[in-house]
Amino acid sequence: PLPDRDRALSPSHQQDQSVYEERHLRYISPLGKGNFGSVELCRYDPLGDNTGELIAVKKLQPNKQSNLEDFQKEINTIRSLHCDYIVKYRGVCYSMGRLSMSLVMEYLPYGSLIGYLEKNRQHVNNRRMLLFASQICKGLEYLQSMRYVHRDLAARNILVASDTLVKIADFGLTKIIPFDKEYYRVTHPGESPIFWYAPESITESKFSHKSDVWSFGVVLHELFSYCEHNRNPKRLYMQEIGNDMQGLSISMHLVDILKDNWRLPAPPLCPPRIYSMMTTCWGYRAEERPTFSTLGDQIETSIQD
Ligand SMILES: N#CCCn1cc(-c2nc(Nc3ccc(C4CCNCC4)cc3)nc3c2CCN3)cn1
Repeated sequence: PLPDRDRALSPSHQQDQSVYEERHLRYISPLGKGNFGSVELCRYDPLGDNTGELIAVKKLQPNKQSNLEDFQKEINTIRSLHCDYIVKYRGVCYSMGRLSMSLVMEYLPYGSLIGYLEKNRQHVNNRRMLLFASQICKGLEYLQSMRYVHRDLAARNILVASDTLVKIADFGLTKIIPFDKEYYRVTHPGESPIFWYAPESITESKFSHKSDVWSFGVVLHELFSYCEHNRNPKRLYMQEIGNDMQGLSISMHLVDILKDNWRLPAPPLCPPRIYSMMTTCWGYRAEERPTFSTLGDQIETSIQD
């Protein structure tokens, strides 16, 4: 086999690298917080001359045993996904000193959709939004073909690779649907992003491809709201709920207004056809909601017009 120095040089080694040595990892800056951990920008620089590649490294939150198991599941999940619209796994980095491990992924330079849209609002038009929506939809169709439910779809978990490419990230809550069932029931909801959740996920902790469809509708709403922070789903729902607080838990209030057919309002300037697409994703009963392939076709049709 090639000596270490030359191995580091060969392009194939660079690409299918799967174990990163901590001694060559150069910390650069924080990138964000995900489920169970934080993500940092690092340079993997085995030659020590700053020519190494930039990578995104997700570190596990310190010493919470249960999280290590979940973290290993997250690593196995992302390692099994090969799709242009899903953030790429690069490898793992073991730090024996702390008996912990980190997940190494491709670095997406433009960050999450939220920051990108807030910053680049003026030159992202509806066509570009529809391109992003169709890419997210294709990524979700792929996930569904692998029997995965993401369970944490939100603009904060969509990353921007370039002005014309976005990818789905953060598989910390992703579960595989058992072969003999249509849904996954979670035992420990944890701190759930209920404002992106379908009603059955809130009331029965049931998650399915159709609950991912509901969340995709909320991501469409964020997208066509340019991720404006004063129009984010949580704020819009709390404004509606706030008006009739009666001591019930927030999630029960949320389910009540959804039962009364209240839905997130159309974002300003949102094309009517796109808003109606969102509202089909928000069918109260899971079977009323479209599939990702139907949604994909509708988005492609809108792009042609
Ligand atoms: N998903 C999820 C939640 C967890 N999370 C994942 C990442 C992540 N970020 C990037 N890239 C990235 C992130 C931020 C910026 C800037 C934005 C302006 N302000 C300063 C920071 C720039 C580029 N690339 C990644 C990842 C994972 C794989 N590749 C960040 N948080």
